[in-house]
Amino acid sequence: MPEYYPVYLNLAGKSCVIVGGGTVAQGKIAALRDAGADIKIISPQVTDGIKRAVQHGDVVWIQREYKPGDLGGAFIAVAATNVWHVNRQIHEEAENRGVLLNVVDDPDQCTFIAPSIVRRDPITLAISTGGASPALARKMREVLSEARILQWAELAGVLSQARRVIKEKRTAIDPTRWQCVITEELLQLTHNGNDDETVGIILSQLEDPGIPEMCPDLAHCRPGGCAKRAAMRAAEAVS
Ligand SMILES: C[C@@]1(CC(=O)O)C2=NC(=C\c3[nH]c(c(CCC(=O)O)c3CC(=O)O)Cc3[nH]c(c(CC(=O)O)c3CCC(=O)O)/C=C3\N/C(=C\2)[C@@H](CCC(=O)O)[C@]3(C)CC(=O)O)/[C@H]1CCC(=O)O
Ligand SMILES: NC(=O)c1ccc[n+]([C@@H]2O[C@H](COP(=O)([O-])OP(=O)(O)OC[C@H]3O[C@@H](n4cnc5c(N)ncnc54)[C@H](O)[C@@H]3O)[C@@H](O)[C@H]2O)c1
Repeated sequence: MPEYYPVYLNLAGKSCVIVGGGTVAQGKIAALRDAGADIKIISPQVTDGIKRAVQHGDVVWIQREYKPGDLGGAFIAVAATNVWHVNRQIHEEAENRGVLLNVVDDPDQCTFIAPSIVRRDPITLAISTGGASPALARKMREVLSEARILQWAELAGVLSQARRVIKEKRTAIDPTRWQCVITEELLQLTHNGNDDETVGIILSQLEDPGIPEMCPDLAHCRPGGCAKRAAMRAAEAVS
């Protein structure tokens, strides 16, 4: 099994060709559509779900069998027929054209595999078993979708705002300092306070060298060295 390199692709406006129109092809549509891909399905027959996606304007259906040349202009493609030698032909064309390819019945022929996805905007968790057990990837998605850890996503907005201010001011912040600030207390604050107030608190905690429980000054705020973080780790070890 290869060691895969996980990435998040920007597919907005990019051409995506799906060959085959069965239930597996249908299952691939939502994530590609949500990423803004321009999806074309080539298949003699398609499921009712794909027909609905065609009616909604999410995909274009070309009703015929695959022929070499169909990946012309594609950035990304999925071989989802149930015919091994057709998927193999698509793989060869993708290799020749340098098109990113997912072959649904043969991980060895894939340049990428699709993960199970948990979303809590703007956070996306992607789970892969490296092809060992897609059923396990689904199970973990279902468990993580209900998990408390997703609450941290609520902090993304205020942290992004604070980060923009820090970038504009060109202030140097030790990465560890961010970890000191991203706490359960801050999470509570996002529930109770307003965003501007919370951003203000984040900025003062990041920049104020006088906060006693934190490092005495930014020069002393070094990865793994923050007093507050060390105390948090100790508390976690006890609980
Ligand atoms: C995550 C997910 C995303 C998606 O499909 O977009 C996905 N498969 C999902 C479900 C699923 N697929 C299968 C089952 C039945 C139980 C089982 O086999 O475990 C279930 C479970 C179910 O449906 O409940 C059967 C299956 N899958 C592959 C083969 C071929 C082979 O292994 O040789 C066969 C045998 C076909 C046969 O025998 O006929 C291959 C792949 N499936 C992958 C992804 C890639 C590896 C992901 C990874 O593990 O890292 C990879 C390599 C290529 C790819 O498709 O990208 C999606 C979960 C969606 C969700 O979250 O609910
Ligand atoms: N990756 C996964 O998660 C996963 C899960 C289950 C099954 N699979 C595998 O995926 C494959 C597809 O499964 P399915 O359930 O969607 O099959 P399916 O039989 O429902 O659909 C196959 C589709 O391919 C089309 N097709 C056949 N020959 C074609 C050609 N020459 N050109 C274009 N289209 C053609 C058919 O018209 C049909 O729409 C199977 O090999 C299956 O073993 C993969």
